[in-house]
This record gives sequence, structure tokens and C-alpha cells, in this order.
Amino acid sequence: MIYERVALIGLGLIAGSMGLRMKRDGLVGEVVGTARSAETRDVAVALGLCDRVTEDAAAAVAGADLVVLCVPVGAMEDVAAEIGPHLAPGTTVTDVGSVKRAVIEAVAPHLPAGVHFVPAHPLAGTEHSGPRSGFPELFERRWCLMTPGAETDPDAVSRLSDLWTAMGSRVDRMDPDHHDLVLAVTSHAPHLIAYTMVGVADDLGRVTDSEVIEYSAAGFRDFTRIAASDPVMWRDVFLTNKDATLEILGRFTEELFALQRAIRTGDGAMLHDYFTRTRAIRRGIIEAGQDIDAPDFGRSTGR
Ligand SMILES: NC(=O)C1=CN([C@@H]2O[C@H](COP(=O)(O)OP(=O)(O)OC[C@H]3O[C@@H](n4cnc5c(N)ncnc54)[C@H](O)[C@@H]3O)[C@@H](O)[C@H]2O)C=CC1
Ligand SMILES: O=C(O)C(=O)Cc1ccc(O)cc1
Repeated sequence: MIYERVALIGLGLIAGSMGLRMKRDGLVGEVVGTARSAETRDVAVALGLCDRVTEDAAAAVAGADLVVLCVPVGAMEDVAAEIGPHLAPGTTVTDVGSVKRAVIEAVAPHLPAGVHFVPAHPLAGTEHSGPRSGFPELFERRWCLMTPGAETDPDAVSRLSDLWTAMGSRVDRMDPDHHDLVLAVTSHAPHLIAYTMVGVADDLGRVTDSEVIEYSAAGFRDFTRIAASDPVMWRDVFLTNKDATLEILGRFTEELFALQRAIRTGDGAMLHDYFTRTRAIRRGIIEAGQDIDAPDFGRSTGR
């Protein structure tokens, strides 16, 4: 058993998947959950993703040796302020937020001395949200990036790493600013591009909605899946990972203009060279055994 009592704050996709996995594999003694709505709390107990629920977060953290903040990034500070006074020394606090620097700045000031803060981010999810969308295999073979400060107790870090490993993840450590830049490239900017592309299709009066749905090829279908992701969660990601996302979007628009120019001027060599280079990147991912499409539990694509 890795922890005696784990408190999950916010009972959605990620908390639900963690709770189901921890319960299924007996990784922890007890899982206590809390959510603002009574309906979510009732669903969480009915689904067995936690043993019991509390109405407020302060009550959930009492006696917990691990507290996991599973709310949207923009809600982390309020939750930390609420639980801070109720945390006992020796407790580990972690989070699962998609952005790391802003969460550290929002949460750390509210934690009393003696509490170990180990920020983390499982690179696993779907476009679905809420407690019913959780499933215990979500983290299987996916990375979990931890961004603890240099001063953080190594035992607290390795114990949390053990939990993520036991839930199926591969664990790595990263500097928080570097994490935010990497995720801006690999996740945040791509989500924004998907949102934009689906918005463009929706605005294009000469193509009807039914044509968009009926004739969606695989590429656009993936965009619509991603663009169906939770609006609150993604609003918070862009507001809190502002600098890195803007940096990547700036580079993206420069490249887009270059490709646009090549199309306008009929520069086939430029287009061919560009697509040859990008194909090599995809092949590199597959050869490195990093093709994260592989473990598809039939939920990630919605197909
Ligand atoms: N959905 C995904 O694919 C992934 C999400 N994440 C991160 O995990 C965190 C949770 O995401 P999900 O589980 O997908 O979200 P979700 O929407 O499924 O669940 C979020 C939970 O937080 C609660 N909540 C929202 N605002 C709150 C507030 N102000 N105070 C208290 N509770 C509040 C909601 O009621 C819900 O119970 C986010 O920070 C997100 O960035 C990380 C990896 C993947
Ligand atoms: O559903 C998808 O394609 C995702 O990209 C899931 C996801 C969303 C947010 C994260 O911070 C990590 C993973």
C-alpha cells in the first residue's frame, strides 16, 4: 500500500480514473473525495471511485497523507486557500493540472511549512469530462511529468512516483517552465488549432453542417474530437500558459504564412520538402516506440 488515505479534490475524468485505478489495484488504504455538487459526489460513490465523500475540501484532507488537486487550473488557488489551514505537516500535496508554473505560483503560498508539494501532470486524457468519464486504464503507458522544486523532500517525490508507476504511467521529472513550453508545442497549441479549424468549418456558409459531419475525413474528425474538450479546462490552460502558447502560436503563424505563400506561388518543391521533413518526425515517434495512439481503449477517439 503506497498511501493510507488519499483525498481527491474535484471528481472529474482524472480524479475518477485515479480513484478507480487505486481502488482496483489496492494501491491505497482509503480514497476520500470531494466535489462542489451533491450529484457529482453521489455519482462518485455509486461508481466506487472513492470510498466516501465530504461536502467540503477541508474535511476531505483531514488525516490524508496524499491530497490530489484535480480541478481546472484556474480553480487551484481557491482550493489551496481552502485546504491550506487544514493540512498536517508531512502531508504530500500534488495536482494534475495541464500547466505547471502557474499552478505552483497559485498553490505553494497557501501550503503550511512541513507539507510536501509535488506538482505533476499525467499526459493522458480524453475530450470527456466528469466522474462518469473516468476509467482505470487511462494512465496505462502514458507519461506523468513531475515538476518538484530542488528543495522538495526526495522521499515524498519517490513515493508519488511509485503511485503513478503503479497506475501504469511512465514517470519523468522536468523543470516547470520547460514543461509549459513542451506542452505548449505538443498539446496546448494543437488544441487551439483544432478549436480554430472546427470554428472555421462552422462559419463557412458555403459548406453545410451536415456536409461537415457526413464527409469528415479522419484529420478533421480528430479536430472535432479535440474541439469537444471541456471549455472551462481549456480556457484556463490558455490563460495560465499564456507566454509559451503565444510563443508557439507566433512560430506557427510564420510557418503557416510560408506554406500559404508556397501554395500561392506554386512552389511544389517547398511543399514537398516541408512534408518530407514532417513525415520523418512521425516515423521517428513510431520507431522510438512512442506512438501513443497504440493503447486505444475505444474511448480516446470516440469512434
Ligand atoms: N481532461 C484531460 O484530458 C486532462 C486534464 N488534466 C488536468 O486535470 C485537471 C482536471 O481535469 P478533468 O478531470 O479533465 O476535469 P473535469 O471537468 O472532468 O473535472 C473537474 C472537477 O473539478 C470541479 N471543479 C471545477 N471548478 C471548481 C472549483 N472552482 N472549485 C472546486 N471544484 C471545481 C468540477 O466540478 C469537477 O468535479 C485540470 O487541471 C486539467 O488541466 C490533465 C491531463 C489530462
Ligand atoms: O484527448 C487528447 O487528445 C488529449 O490531448 C488529452 C490531454 C489533454 C490535456 C492534457 O493536459 C493532457 C492530455
